[in-house]
Amino acid sequence: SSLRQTISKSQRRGSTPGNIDILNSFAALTKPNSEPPPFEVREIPGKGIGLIANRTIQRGEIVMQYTPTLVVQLGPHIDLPASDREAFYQDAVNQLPTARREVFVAQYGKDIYTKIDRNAFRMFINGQNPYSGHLDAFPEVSRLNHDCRPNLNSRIENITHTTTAVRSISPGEELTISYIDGLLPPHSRQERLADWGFNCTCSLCSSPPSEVAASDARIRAIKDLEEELDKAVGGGDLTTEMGERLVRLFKEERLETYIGHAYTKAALIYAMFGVEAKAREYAGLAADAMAMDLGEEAGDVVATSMRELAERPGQHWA
Ligand SMILES: C[S@@+](CC[C@H](N)C(=O)[O-])C[C@H]1O[C@@H](n2cnc3c(N)ncnc32)[C@H](O)[C@@H]1O
Repeated sequence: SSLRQTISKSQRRGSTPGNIDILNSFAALTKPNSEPPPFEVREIPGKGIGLIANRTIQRGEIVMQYTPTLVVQLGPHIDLPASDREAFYQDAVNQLPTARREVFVAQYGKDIYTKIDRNAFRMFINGQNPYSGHLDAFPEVSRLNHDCRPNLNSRIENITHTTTAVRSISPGEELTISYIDGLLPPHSRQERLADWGFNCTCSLCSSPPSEVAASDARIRAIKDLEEELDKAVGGGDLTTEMGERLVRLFKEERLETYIGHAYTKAALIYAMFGVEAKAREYAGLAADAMAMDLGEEAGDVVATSMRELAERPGQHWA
């Protein structure tokens, strides 16, 4: 009960005063969402509700952007007895404006803890600081089901959640994100998703065993090739074909959400060989893919390096 009192006093607003100052200092980056939205909410067999595209969505199009409805600090609450924890979360939910509360409560999950646990996104607001981990509830985003080969990328920048189409999406296709690392082999993906409490019935996991095995083989080939590439950079075995092969494997495996890494490697290899046109082409594709992943303005070292390589190849270190 003393832990509950401490939490109630200092964290009625979901986190410590210092963290709340950090959260309040973040600019919201949202633009108004398209009206009507490019999707409909529908019942999906075996998955509960989900979102279905109602028109063609172009690659790179932002599908939705939201700031969180509720933010709770990770950690302290987990140690509370379940009933105290639920009361604490209920207190937070009661403070929401009515319209937001209704959207929050409509989410999947039997109680508030489950709604947060099964739907919220993790966010670290203050680097590696042990108290920086938070769970952010974005109820509209949480209607997106998981797919091991998703058609949307999802990112949190400052305090804004953005989902972007990573390939062109046809009307009638389900919109999906990945809840886990898509480069894991099938059995590890299933294990992780079982921790979430469901058996994945996505397009890849429900395809015939021969296709699942082919996907597994491609993931192994990607890992082997990446290792081979790392070794080859220092020695004399590097070829531009290795970069092309890596890009091909990511495309064949429909891993568009991660393809920025493959484009980056291909661009650097071409630059090292002095093949300027190809280096520029792949660096441009890498910068474009990373903008979807990290945001246009991201000061990420690799993204900046790719923008520089695309614009001024002669001045790039590679
Ligand atoms: C964040 S919610 C997604 C929206 C949810 N379908 C609903 O009805 O609100 C996550 C839950 O959706 C279901 N789900 C998501 N992706 C799935 C998938 N690939 N296969 C089966 N069930 C899935 C699981 O029940 C999971 O716990």
